[in-house]
Amino acid sequence: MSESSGNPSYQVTVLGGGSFGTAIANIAAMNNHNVTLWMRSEKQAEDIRQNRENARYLPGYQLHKNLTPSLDLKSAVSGADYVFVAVPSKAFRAVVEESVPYLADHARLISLTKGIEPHSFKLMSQILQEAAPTHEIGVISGPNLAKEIAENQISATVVASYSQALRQSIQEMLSCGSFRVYGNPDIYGVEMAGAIKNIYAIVSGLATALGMADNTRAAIITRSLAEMSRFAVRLGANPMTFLGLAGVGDLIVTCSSKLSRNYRVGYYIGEGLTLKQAIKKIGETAEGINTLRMVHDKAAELGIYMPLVKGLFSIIYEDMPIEAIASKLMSGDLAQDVEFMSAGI
Ligand SMILES: NC(=O)C1=CN([C@@H]2O[C@H](COP(=O)(O)OP(=O)(O)OC[C@H]3O[C@@H](n4cnc5c(N)ncnc54)[C@H](O)[C@@H]3O)[C@@H](O)[C@H]2O)C=CC1
Ligand SMILES: O=C(CO)COP(=O)(O)O
Repeated sequence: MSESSGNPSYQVTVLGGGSFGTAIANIAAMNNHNVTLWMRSEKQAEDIRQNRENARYLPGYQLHKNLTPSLDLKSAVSGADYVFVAVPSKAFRAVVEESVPYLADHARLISLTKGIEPHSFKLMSQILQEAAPTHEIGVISGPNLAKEIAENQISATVVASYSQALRQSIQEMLSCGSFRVYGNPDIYGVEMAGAIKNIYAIVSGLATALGMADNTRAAIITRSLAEMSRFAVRLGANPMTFLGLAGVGDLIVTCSSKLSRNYRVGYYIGEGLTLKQAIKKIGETAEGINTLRMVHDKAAELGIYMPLVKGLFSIIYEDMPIEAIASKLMSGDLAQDVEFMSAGI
């Protein structure tokens, strides 16, 4: 860490040169931190060096001069004060485990990834905890479409950690005129919200392609919130977290925006593409596809009522006709609006 004009300037490393990793790296760089963006693609790294642009994932956005691309994991991680991890969940553990031997003792680790590890059902912070138990860890999650952040559109996010010091330093490190960071100690709730909302973005995209009305959209988003909080609270999250940016905030943006890859997967399926065709057409990470399978199985195991998850699973993985699922959803048992009220929470 060095000090210039009163504000600390940190050595920041971001692992993963996709759209979100690049967008967050650029925010840190604009805020006067010394940022290394580790990526696998030599072509992309050269592109950033020569043209200050990540043409594969964020075409058309100028990257700050404080951001340096790197292909060498060891040199990227050694000496970093903060390491942000922004690779898809399926690669998360491997990348973290490869990095840990090079970490400085004081380095803090922050996940930017919104997914769940297959088979173990672990969240990314739990993987960080296992792989680097002596380091402070945190997660960032919220309504944060990468392209809008790169455009410097006003956005807000949440940093969650048990460590108040970590929360505060990330708030100070990343906040600027276009980006505002809020804190939350409920790391499990924040992270679970970010992972599960991707499922409902697929539902919403699908319904939009089928001509959903505005009333329908409001009903889907609100019932999605009820369903995802029911699930996460049962697994240990604080229900209040779902009222914040990482809960309802992220749900609104991903259920409404064509910039969301998960929403687009649903939209293309609604237009008649197969899942495989939809994924190919997007060509980027859409975590909700795997999360759907995992949450569906976990809900079945624990007996948690999740009609939207069950319906989407039947459409995508069991070839059930969409009309049959919609009619089933409309004829289920009549229920309470806000069930936490009757549960006394
Ligand atoms: N794009 C967005 O708007 C947001 C994305 N996120 C989350 O960030 C995470 C990363 O997503 P994006 O950056 O959007 O994905 P992306 O699809 O744009 O890029 C993924 C990046 O990870 C790299 N990668 C994949 N496997 C790797 C491996 N084994 N080793 C090293 N690098 C590997 C790819 O080369 C690529 O650079 C996801 O969990 C996503 O949900 C979170 C908030 C916003
Ligand atoms: O999480 C996101 C916005 O907050 C990005 O969503 P997608 O991964 O669906 O693009």
